[in-house]
Amino acid sequence: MTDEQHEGGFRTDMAISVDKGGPRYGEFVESARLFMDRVRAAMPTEELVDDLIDELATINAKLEAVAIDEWNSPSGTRIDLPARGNITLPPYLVNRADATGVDATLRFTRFHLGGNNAAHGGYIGTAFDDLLGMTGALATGKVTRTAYLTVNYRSITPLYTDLSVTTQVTKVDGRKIFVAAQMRDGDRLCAEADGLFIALNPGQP
Ligand SMILES: CCCCCCCCCCCCCC(=O)SCCNC(=O)CCNC(=O)[C@H](O)C(C)(C)COP(=O)(O)OP(=O)(O)OC[C@H]1O[C@@H](n2cnc3c(N)ncnc32)[C@H](O)[C@@H]1OP(=O)(O)O
Repeated sequence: MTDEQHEGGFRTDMAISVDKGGPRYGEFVESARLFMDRVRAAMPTEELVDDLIDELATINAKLEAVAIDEWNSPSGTRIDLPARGNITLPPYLVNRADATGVDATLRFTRFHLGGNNAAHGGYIGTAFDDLLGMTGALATGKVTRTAYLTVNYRSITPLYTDLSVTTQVTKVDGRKIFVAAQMRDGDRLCAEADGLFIALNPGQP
């Protein structure tokens, strides 16, 4: 797909892949995630900061040389990887996904810290938005966009803990897909969400 061939604001198809970026692309993404965690946790010396800036300049130049448009990038399309290989998203694994909803396991790490060992609320919302967008897409077979998303934070969401996220389609009314989701640590409800996703018309920006 070229940059011009997509219709509207999102790709016309999901452009899913399991091979873009090669067999070690997932390891690369996990290394980048670990790096983000390490940066968040670091108290570096001035000398180490100098070293790292130089090393990162080399790495960033290598990545700049292979930058590609969003429609063809492996990031976000590698369905064999946690969160489709998209480092913007908290890493989750999908255990079940069909037209009625999705079950996923999600683990927040140091990068997602809000405070006092708890996940940042914005990352909880990000996880809900993506998994509910996936729910809308699977319910309709179309690309859907968030019209609203309400998150209620019910109890502390811990880091480094396998959390379960469950989503449901509650109602479909034409292009409107009403959805709900819960995030749990074992039996404990950490957060819940409800949202409206709109199936985009062809060519809609
Ligand atoms: C297996 C692999 C799968 C891969 C899956 C990949 C998953 C990827 C997941 C990624 C996920 C990432 C997801 C993201 O992050 S999406 C990014 C965040 N969202 C946005 O940027 C959306 C911005 N807004 C818009 O683009 C438009 O407003 C939209 C498209 C939402 C609607 O504008 P549009 O011109 O199209 O439609 P319309 O205005 O005629 O409205 C249509 C109907 O909807 C009703 N309505 C609208 N808004 C609201 C509202 N706020 N409350 C209540 N009702 C509302 C409206 O009254 C009407 O109802 P009715 O009169 O017909 O009854």
